[in-house]
Amino acid sequence: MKAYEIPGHLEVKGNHLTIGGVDAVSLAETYGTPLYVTNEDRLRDNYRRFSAAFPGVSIFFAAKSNNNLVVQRIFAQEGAGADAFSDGEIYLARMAGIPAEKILFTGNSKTDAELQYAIDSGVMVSVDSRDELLALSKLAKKAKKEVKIAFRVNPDVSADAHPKLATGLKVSKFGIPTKDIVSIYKEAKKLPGVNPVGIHCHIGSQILETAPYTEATNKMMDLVEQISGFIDLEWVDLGGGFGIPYQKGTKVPTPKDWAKAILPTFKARCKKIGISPELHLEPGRYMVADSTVLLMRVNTVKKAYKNFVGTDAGFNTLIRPAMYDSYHEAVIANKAGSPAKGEYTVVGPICESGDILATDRQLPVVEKDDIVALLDAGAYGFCMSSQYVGRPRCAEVLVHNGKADLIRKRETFDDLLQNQIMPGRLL
Ligand SMILES: Cc1ncc(COP(=O)(O)O)c(C=O)c1O
Ligand SMILES: N[C@@H](CCCC[NH3+])C(=O)O
Repeated sequence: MKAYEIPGHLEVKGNHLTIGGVDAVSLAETYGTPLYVTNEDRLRDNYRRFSAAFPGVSIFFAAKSNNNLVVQRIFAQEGAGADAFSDGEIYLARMAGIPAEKILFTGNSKTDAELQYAIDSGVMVSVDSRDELLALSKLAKKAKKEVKIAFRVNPDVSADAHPKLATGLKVSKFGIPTKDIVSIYKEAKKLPGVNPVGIHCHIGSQILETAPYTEATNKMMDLVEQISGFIDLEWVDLGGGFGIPYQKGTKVPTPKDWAKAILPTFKARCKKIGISPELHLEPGRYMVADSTVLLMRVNTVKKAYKNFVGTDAGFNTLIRPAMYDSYHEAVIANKAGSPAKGEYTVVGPICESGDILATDRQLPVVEKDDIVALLDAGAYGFCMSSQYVGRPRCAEVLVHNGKADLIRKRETFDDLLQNQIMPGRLL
């Protein structure tokens, strides 16, 4: 068995990679490439495994990690709420069937129009600054509504994440410093239109150790202790960030490990204070990353100073390697069981040297028209893709019970033109 195989999900059968029992090579032939393929059962398994480790905890799926309506629909069916970072994400989550009262709007630089949209939609808001608090209060008062709010705390916890993925450090743009928290809750308590019922933090993404969560829990509970005398706290939200093993063999905490790092501390501190707020968590990556492979076709194999495999997907389709030096396992889907025969660097069709998807990988002999699968592409994959270099965005497929459904159409040249306007004088 290959290190990346997950029984029932990703398997090698007859030298081909299969996902959810469906042959990846035949999917590439039927739907074309590049193609994101997601296994519904894996989404549900991930959700159930995570929530089983956190009994009684409310899961707010971080919608930014995968904006596909079908994916969010599946989580809605599993009982998830959503962490939405924009009005557009609130809209999508509502369209996927997630009830407004289970959506937390968490942006850090919200427009008044977005705040109005949140008020009209009836969602909760995680407030990131005093300016935002005042704007929200004014708008809610005018609309004769009361919005349930939390404040996003910057707990100053170092989470050993990639510098671009750490969000809870002093230098991070997110959240309110701990020293200002008590006074802002006091101020909010007096303002019309807002009802402070929660407290929120999120310390970073792709975190691979449990200790930062215990530290964040303690720091948040220190604040809870200080505000619980005058705030009727309904919930504490510790955010997401739970990492996954992109590099096979990397030791990664399990949901039970994460739970052990958070729950006993949370419960003990609540008991000591004499309160029983709910705990909320906002996993994104953990729920979706390993449910999805990105399939792409080899256009060229070039022996230069290195062996370059040129595919039809680049950082326009999956930006993570270019943006964060992220590792995604590369598998030749039509030779998945064959032994490695050489070292290859997989690159895309974009006019930039940074357009590299996988560097110096041991792979079977790679040839034109082979299908490369990049694994763990379900988080921050399609949703961060673009039309750079005049390439329409690709399609997405969902597999379930051995069958595939197209869940997002491949864009066409018309989509490149959509919304562009030629002034009459230039016609
Ligand atoms: C507020 C908030 N919550 C949750 C998440 C989800 O993070 P992850 O996908 O690492 O679980 C993010 C993204 O980092 C976020 O900004
Ligand atoms: N986009 C990042 C994660 C950012 C999380 C959002 N705060 C990634 O691909 O890993």
